[in-house]
Amino acid sequence: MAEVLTAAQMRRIEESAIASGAVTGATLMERAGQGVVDAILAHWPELNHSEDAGSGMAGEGAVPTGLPLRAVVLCGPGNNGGDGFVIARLLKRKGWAVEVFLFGDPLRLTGDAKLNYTRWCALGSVQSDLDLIDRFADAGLEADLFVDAIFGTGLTRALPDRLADLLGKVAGCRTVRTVAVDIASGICTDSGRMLQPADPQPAVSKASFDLTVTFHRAKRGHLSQEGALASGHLAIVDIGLDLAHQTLRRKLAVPSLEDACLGSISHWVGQTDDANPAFDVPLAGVLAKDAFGHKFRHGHALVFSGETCKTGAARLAARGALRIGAGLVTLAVPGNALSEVAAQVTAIMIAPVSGSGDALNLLQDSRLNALCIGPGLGVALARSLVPIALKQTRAVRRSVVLDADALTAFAAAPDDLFALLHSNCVLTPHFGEFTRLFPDLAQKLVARPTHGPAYSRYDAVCEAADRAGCVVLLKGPDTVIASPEGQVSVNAALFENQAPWLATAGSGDVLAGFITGLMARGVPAMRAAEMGVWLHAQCGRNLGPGLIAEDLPEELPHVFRSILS
Ligand SMILES: NC(=O)C1=CN([C@@H]2O[C@H](COP(=O)(O)OP(=O)(O)OC[C@H]3O[C@@H](n4cnc5c(N)ncnc54)[C@H](O)[C@@H]3O)[C@@H](O)[C@H]2O)[C@@H](O)CC1
Ligand SMILES: Nc1ncnc2c1ncn2[C@@H]1O[C@H](COP(=O)(O)OP(=O)(O)O)[C@@H](O)[C@H]1O
Ligand SMILES: [K+]
Repeated sequence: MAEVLTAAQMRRIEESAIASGAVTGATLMERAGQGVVDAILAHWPELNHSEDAGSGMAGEGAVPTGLPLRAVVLCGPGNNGGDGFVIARLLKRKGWAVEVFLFGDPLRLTGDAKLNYTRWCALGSVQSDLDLIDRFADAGLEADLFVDAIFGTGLTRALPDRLADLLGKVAGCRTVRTVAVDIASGICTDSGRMLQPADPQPAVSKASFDLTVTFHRAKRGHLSQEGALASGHLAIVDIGLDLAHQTLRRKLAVPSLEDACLGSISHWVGQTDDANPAFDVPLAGVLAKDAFGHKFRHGHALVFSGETCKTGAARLAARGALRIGAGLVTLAVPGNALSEVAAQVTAIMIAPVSGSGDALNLLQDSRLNALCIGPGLGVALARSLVPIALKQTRAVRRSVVLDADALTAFAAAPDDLFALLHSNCVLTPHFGEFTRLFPDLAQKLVARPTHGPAYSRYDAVCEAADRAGCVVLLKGPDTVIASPEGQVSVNAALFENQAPWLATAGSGDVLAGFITGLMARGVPAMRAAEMGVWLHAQCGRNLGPGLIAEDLPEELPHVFRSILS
């Protein structure tokens, strides 16, 4: 899975590359600017022509020839602004008409940003951001391209109101192509949260760019919260930091050097990069069944059903576990729901369970190697069943997925639940359930983010996993998964990967079943959670509008076929 960095990790890699003597900051800035220009031209091929290029409207795609293409570049006071000056120079060299604006005092620019400001000044003028704001008020923004190079990884506090307003207006101006350099200005690189003024007034505008071009690796903020929405299409360009990164990664293997190096690196589920395959337990290997295998070789999942009229969620989970490849799936069904469930299932088996004695007897069967507890179970039943199941399975560390009512049942005493958990358990809360188990962490997540790095979903889920002593998966368009060992990954179902059709009743139950089925197949908890989420989103994308939860398991064969072919 592709690595996802924090601002500090990115800075450390850059500093290490410069300190090694392999590259200078100025060269990195030049490569960054060139990378942005290349990515712009790759994203909008209609801009990819030279001096005789003409002006046109973004919405229409084609660019009439005759007039030069027009770019507006808004630079900030640091190195993100420095990248902006490089971009302005490179576009100008291609024959574009480029206007450059600066937020900040040119006399206070330093280092590579100052160098590139000076180089630009030999080619054109630099106006104040206030000039741009005035022009916007008078005539809107007539340009082919707007480049946001105000703030990048150095953002520590909210944008001044005038810039926030301006970016909101630019983003709303659908005739201009918009590109953010490194990350949309105003977004905290580590959390993806839009930093906000301490004073609640006025409201901060949310700018959404067409394209964000970042360097070396995606950052956490590109894949979570407002940052994921603001980024648009994310392009990652190579600026030659791989050697420095590899050297630091090697040092990461030495625990005593960990703090001095990169610390724990998060991952982007299902994405590859040079160093990492899509999944480190190969998905194709998990899905394949060997020619001589029999059903008991592929695990036996047990899903606990709720009482009559509440059995649908467990049936969805069971179907998900079966479709994802568990050899057998059994539903443990209360007596009053037996006929209801029996009328609905075929390949899934049924075990009558009326009371804790039955549950305990059933759990003696050591072939049942993965349990799913919670979907549609009812809080009262969950409160009695979860301790029985967890106490009985703790010694053997049997895999357990706890979802929905199995989480809500412990709202009054989360520590009672945490005391029963072990590293083969996975909790799959949505934000409401997360709030019930981890109210203090949820509170930090909803607090107004005024300073960077702001408290992030990554931080919250890592703390939760540490506290619970098991894998925690916080659901949402940006699903974050963390293990108690400190691994953290994100599945961003946003922009070209969006799957909003998953926001439908029962889709979370299917996800719990997917993860249970993968664990029955022997996939370790963290990997099962990552794969399950990714496959769930793939099914959602394939199905698109009209999706209902019942469709998700049935889509798996198509997703698998495309992976295995
Ligand atoms: N780290 C790297 O490897 C590279 C970084 N580059 C560029 O450098 C950028 C980072 O540069 P900097 O560290 O100079 O940071 P920025 O350019 O993002 O921010 C500049 C400075 O503005 C101040 N500031 C922060 N928030 C503010 C606010 N709301 N209002 C007013 N001032 C504020 C801070 O003191 C900050 O250091 C990256 O985003 C990227 O664009 C590239 O040139 C190439 C390589
Ligand atoms: N807008 C969205 N984009 C992508 N995935 C989403 C979106 N909204 C919800 N989901 C996913 O759909 C599932 C919903 O689960 P949950 O909230 O538990 O619903 P239910 O209890 O009805 O099953 C989760 O996996 C969540 O990540
Ligand atoms: K920016």
